[in-house]
Amino acid sequence: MQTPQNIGGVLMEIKSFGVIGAGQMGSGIAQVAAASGLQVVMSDINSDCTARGVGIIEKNLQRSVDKGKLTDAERQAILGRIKTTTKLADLAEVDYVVEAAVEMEELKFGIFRELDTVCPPGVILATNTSSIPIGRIGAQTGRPEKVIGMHFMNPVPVMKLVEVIRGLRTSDETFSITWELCHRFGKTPAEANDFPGFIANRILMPMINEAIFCLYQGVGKAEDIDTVMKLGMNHPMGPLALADLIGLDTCLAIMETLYDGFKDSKYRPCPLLRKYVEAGWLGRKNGRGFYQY
Ligand SMILES: CC(=O)CC(=O)SCCNC(=O)CCNC(=O)[C@H](O)C(C)(C)COP(=O)(O)OP(=O)(O)OC[C@H]1O[C@@H](n2cnc3c(N)ncnc32)[C@H](O)[C@@H]1OP(=O)(O)O
Ligand SMILES: NC(=O)C1=CN([C@@H]2O[C@H](COP(=O)(O)OP(=O)(O)OC[C@H]3O[C@@H](n4cnc5c(N)ncnc54)[C@H](OP(=O)(O)O)[C@@H]3O)[C@@H](O)[C@H]2O)C=CC1
Repeated sequence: MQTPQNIGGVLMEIKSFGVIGAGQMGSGIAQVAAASGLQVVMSDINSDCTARGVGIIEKNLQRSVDKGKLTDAERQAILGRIKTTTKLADLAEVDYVVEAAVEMEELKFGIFRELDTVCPPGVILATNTSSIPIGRIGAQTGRPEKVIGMHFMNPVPVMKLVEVIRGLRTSDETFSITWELCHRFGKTPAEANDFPGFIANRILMPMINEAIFCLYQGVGKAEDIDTVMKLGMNHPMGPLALADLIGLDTCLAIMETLYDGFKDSKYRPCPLLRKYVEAGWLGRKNGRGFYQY
């Protein structure tokens, strides 16, 4: 990928970074951004959520200290670069923003409309959406050329990949800056074009959905389905355990976006997935999904 010569200079000017949503993804993104030396402002709807996000980061960093991979001073320095807020207006000062709120289209649209009024016109507004087309989100703003997908993988501090997605109107400059920012975070970017689910979830989520169909139709028990994929295909986790890690609400939202976007029945969400989400079984994040935590 060709990087325009001025990108290095623009990148150096990015010193502060805003993250919206302090959940499992937002907290992970805030952690890697702060670890790369950026000043981070992490926002969520209330202080319980921001405190929970900071708690996740503290626990992750402490684990690295305990393993001798980070010094206590480095841990303190990273935490010292992270501020929290419950007001989107506090993102007015940051140089780059990533949105990682819940996977709901209307909610993300509202956030982007507000960000467009809060952030100076030159600021790139990225989204960590798992599946919602970037062009649709960009169209909510007066700066679609500065809207891009920056899709981290879970758990963010561990996974090397960031899928970078261009909307139809995303500029080359926005793309190059985002691409280089991934390197600065110690990640490897891969480029995807703007279709529902992009590359990662176009491939991963139908596999997870099919595993749920196997459970639903009694082809196998949860443990056996996961064992087949772990030991038979060398996947680090079975698909049902992975669904629990991702969040069953997020898995359902992604399947709905694929199904609505392509109007192809192969993407229909398994009724069992819907039933679990409706019953409030969301996976690891609230203690019950295909497994109990
Ligand atoms: C839905 C989307 O839009 C996109 C997505 O993200 S899809 C999901 C993509 N993610 C995956 O597929 C994850 C698949 N699973 C795995 O890769 C591994 O099971 C795993 C990395 C999660 C855990 O690995 P493991 O070897 O089983 O466990 P473990 O030895 O405890 O952990 C390995 C390392 O990860 C770290 N780790 C594990 N879970 C972590 C977490 N939640 N947060 C931070 N670090 C974590 C551990 O501390 C450990 O670090 P060190 O190497 O520094 O010691
Ligand atoms: N889970 C995964 O494996 C992956 C998820 N993603 C994507 O990342 C995004 C976040 O997912 P994830 O972190 O798992 O979800 P979580 O549910 O863990 O976190 C989402 C956070 O956003 C908060 N939130 C809700 N509404 C707003 C708002 N208006 N403004 C700011 N924050 C808000 C939620 O608060 P509250 O809890 O009060 O609702 C919660 O703290 C989604 O778009 C998802 O698709 C991308 C890659 C992987």
